[in-house]
Amino acid sequence: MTTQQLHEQILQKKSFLCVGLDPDLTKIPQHLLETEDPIFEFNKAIIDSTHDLTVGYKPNTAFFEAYGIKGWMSLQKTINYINENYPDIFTIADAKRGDIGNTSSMYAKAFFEDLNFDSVTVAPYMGKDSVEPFLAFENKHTIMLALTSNEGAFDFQTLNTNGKELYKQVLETSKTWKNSENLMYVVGATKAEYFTEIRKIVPDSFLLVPGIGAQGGSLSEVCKYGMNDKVGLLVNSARAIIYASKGTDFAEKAREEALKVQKEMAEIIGLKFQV
Ligand SMILES: O=C(O)c1cc(=O)[nH]c(=O)n1[C@@H]1O[C@H](COP(=O)(O)O)[C@@H](O)[C@H]1O
Repeated sequence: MTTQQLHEQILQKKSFLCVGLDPDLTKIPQHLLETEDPIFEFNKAIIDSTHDLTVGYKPNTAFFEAYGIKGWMSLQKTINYINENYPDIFTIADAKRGDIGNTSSMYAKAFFEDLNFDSVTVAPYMGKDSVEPFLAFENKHTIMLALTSNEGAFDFQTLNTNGKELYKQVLETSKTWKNSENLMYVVGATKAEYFTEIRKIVPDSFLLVPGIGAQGGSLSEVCKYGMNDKVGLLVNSARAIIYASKGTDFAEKAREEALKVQKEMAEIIGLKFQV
């Protein structure tokens, strides 16, 4: 999927919501635990009830890998289900990979070829040769961590190195890499006050923004400082949507929560783009 197609979908759905699929067997409804693949059944129900309100799904691989081979199979079934039933939706493998070049190539193959995700999250710490194997896939997108939503972001990312904060260095350097038009960046919703500076460096890039909902980030603040003239944001929420209820009505309640976010987004898009 191209960023232009993603932009068109955002305007059509009046949404730049990305639902995080972070299934946890201790949190999903009891009745699903009796099925053969509770994680997949959970995801499938959430997907079916929210697909018209969201432009992206982001399974975090940790929540699948934790269950070994069965979890990995649930991930495969989940991505196949989205690709077969809702092919217009942008998919993100939240795996935060990155290694020496030949190893990164294998990670890229795993997520782009085998699983057929549109994008994967990547850590920048190992530098250019660890990221370029992902960028080599021209019809795919690499989403690099820039300024994360957690408290630990202040341990390294905001440190001053040669007069510049590290996350700014990451943005400035990476945008010169080969095929960097396929680069997006993660910026936490809890760091809304940083978006103005970030937009000065990467005005056109899509930003994946986790941290509204359970982590308390503000959607309106993110939009105020982070939106560009093509929207340019994918705002992720997982727990606040997928765990809205622990009962048999979980998918319905997830839809209600997703709808609240989508309505706020529709209002913002309407005001800014007159659609
Ligand atoms: O890369 C991510 O998606 C990510 C980066 C970041 O800075 N903060 C962050 O919360 N995330 C992920 O986004 C999701 C947030 O989930 P909720 O806090 O439940 O909405 C989790 O899967 C996190 O691992």
